[in-house]
Amino acid sequence: MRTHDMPHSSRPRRAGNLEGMDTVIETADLRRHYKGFEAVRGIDLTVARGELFALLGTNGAGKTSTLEVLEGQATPTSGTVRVLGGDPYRDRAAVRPRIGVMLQEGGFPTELTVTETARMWAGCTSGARPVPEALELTRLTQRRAVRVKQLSGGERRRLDLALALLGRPEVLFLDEPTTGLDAQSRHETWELIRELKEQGTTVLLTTHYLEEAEQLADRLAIMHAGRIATSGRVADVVAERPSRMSFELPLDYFLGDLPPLAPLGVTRQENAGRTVKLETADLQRTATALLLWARDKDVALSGFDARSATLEEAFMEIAKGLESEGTR
Ligand SMILES: Nc1ncnc2c1ncn2[C@@H]1O[C@H](COP(=O)(O)OP(=O)(O)OP(=O)(O)O)[C@@H](O)[C@H]1O
Repeated sequence: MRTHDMPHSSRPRRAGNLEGMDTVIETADLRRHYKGFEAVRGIDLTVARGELFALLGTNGAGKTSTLEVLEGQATPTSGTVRVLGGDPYRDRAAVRPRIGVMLQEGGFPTELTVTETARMWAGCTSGARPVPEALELTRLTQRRAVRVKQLSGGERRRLDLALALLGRPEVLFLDEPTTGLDAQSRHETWELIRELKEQGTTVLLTTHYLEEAEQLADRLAIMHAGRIATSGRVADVVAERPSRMSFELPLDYFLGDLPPLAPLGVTRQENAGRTVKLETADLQRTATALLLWARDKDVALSGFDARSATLEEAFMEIAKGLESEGTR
């Protein structure tokens, strides 16, 4: 089943294999073909112990196809993959007991109750966490006597997560863990994922919720058409995108009266009537110069608004840009 494990704390901490860094997930030029279609087109990933890494991407980008290889459910067509120092497919007997997998669709017998299902899973897991503890962690205690078929979609996702946690995994793979959850359940799941991370669990998750990645991820990668379009810390990915500013030009002033914009990092400018909209690579410098200019002239820049790019904007630009390049 998904996790067969011994208690987390009693396991020796193995070093990863990258120059002193405790790397637990590593791929190099990972590719996966399906009968003539290349779904994953050369992925290089490194995830350190204790990190939370989010894999984002457009529909059909190849996230699940990548995850299945990392989980040892499929072999790559070419390239290498190491999880906890081993090949997750060929060294399954060694790797599998130390990882937890939450699938997109659980697929377990629905006539059983929540507790019966978890007990069945625990029976296949050495050193399993007590079932009540796993149900408490995933806020399913109140629903323990309910048949699985009577659970809501969100409760089933939480049961999937409870089962993945039974083996106290060192590395947890979560494929869209909060899809179908309402806002409150989603926030509760985030809390739980944070707790697991604080306890030292390495987490790799896929998600369509950019806020989820912003809230949880130490680092992320945005996939599109089988490739990683960009990766890094949320702040780094966002910093690659221009910030935006807008304000009203004061009466009796013209655009040409403003300080020269290009040397301030402004890359784009648009005016509609007296409204000025700018894109800048250096928000602080541009904003400071314009506010100092307004103070010197003793005028107000009414409607002044300045903000960094969001992850959503970065995502949309990447998806749009790569589509127009015709990468598929
Ligand atoms: N068994 C298969 N046979 C052929 N093509 C497949 C198979 N499984 C997936 N694909 C294709 O491979 C591509 C990547 O699919 P994958 O499920 O990995 O993407 P994803 O990023 O997880 O997508 P989503 O966000 O929509 O879940 C898609 O174009 C999909 O149609």
